[in-house]
Amino acid sequence: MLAKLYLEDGTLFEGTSFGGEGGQVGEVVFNTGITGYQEVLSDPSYCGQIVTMTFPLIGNYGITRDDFEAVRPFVHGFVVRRHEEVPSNWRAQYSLGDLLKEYGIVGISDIDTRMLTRKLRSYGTMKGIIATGDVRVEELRERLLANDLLRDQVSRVSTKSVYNSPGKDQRIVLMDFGSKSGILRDLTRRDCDVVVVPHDATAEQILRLRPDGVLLSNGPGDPKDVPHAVETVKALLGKLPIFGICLGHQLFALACGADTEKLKFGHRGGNHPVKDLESGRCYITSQNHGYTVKEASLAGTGLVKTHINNNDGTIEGLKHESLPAFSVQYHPEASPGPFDSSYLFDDFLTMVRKFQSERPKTARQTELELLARGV
Ligand SMILES: NC(=O)CC[C@H](N)C(=O)O
Repeated sequence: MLAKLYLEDGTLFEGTSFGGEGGQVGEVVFNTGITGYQEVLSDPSYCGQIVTMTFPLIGNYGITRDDFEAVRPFVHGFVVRRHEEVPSNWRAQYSLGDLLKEYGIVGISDIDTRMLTRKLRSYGTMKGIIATGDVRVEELRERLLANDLLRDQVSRVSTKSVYNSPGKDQRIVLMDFGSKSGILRDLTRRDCDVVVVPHDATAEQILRLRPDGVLLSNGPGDPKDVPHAVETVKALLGKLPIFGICLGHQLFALACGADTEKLKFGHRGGNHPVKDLESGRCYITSQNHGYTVKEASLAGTGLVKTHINNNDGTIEGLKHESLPAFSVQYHPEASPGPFDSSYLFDDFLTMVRKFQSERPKTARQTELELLARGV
């Protein structure tokens, strides 16, 4: 069956449908990963986006449930050069086309993804509509104009209730803004007792769980769409060690008084070079973001830039100069992508231990000071 992709600048792509039927509007973005299409499709941070893969052969290793980053995919459409219908992989349980059909997500193949990507690089990410069947261009244009891009996607993908992933070591509250499973995997691998809370959990609710640290997850959309989460992070700063990942990094920056802005076409792929400004080392990182923290907004916030992207110099890591809190714009949990940055989870847990060992001392000092003042 015929399928079409129509962009807001008037470009029309015609290809072959290989997924669900119907049509959806979304922000058209590109990912440069050579592998990892399952993790991309199931990463909740892509909620509301139509994703095109720049690698030309997609679907060849099929779909394996264990490689998912969430229970279900949230993308609004999937665009590829060539879709391989018959997977060749002993782990595969079914095909990419079957997955898209199951969730009613339109997939389109036989598209000049190089041309599409060059357009997105030149003009920035665009609103687009993907639809199956021989729909007239006028109708596509009308539907594109009649439908806004999603806002506040976090509330769609975040958990609705608190749940526990038990472990015997530190208790970490994971604020779920659309968390990838990889983050939970990395914490449980380190025997953390993880309590996952929804995006709108308050600081009091979190503190009542008596955690040793808080991890702010990745998530879709504009960080300014979740002001309540910024308030929560603000209230937790200094009370508990905090580690922010991607959207979590942006929320941490906003909570400290910095600002965020949209990038022209974002960073999505498995090989973004990031420089650690302290050690001078370069790490190859997995990324998926369209927003960034504004460099000029850091002044007076207490935030220190720790990492930058070697391609465009944008901020990739921050830490607070005096409070136990740091964040990265990329994905230390990989999934997909290199594991080079998984040490950041160890750094976080070291920070948590240090905070614990220093906390009684601080409390005792306060007691002694009060005694000395005769209070
Ligand atoms: N993966 C993420 O957490 C993405 C963060 C945010 N939605 C952005 O696009 O910048």
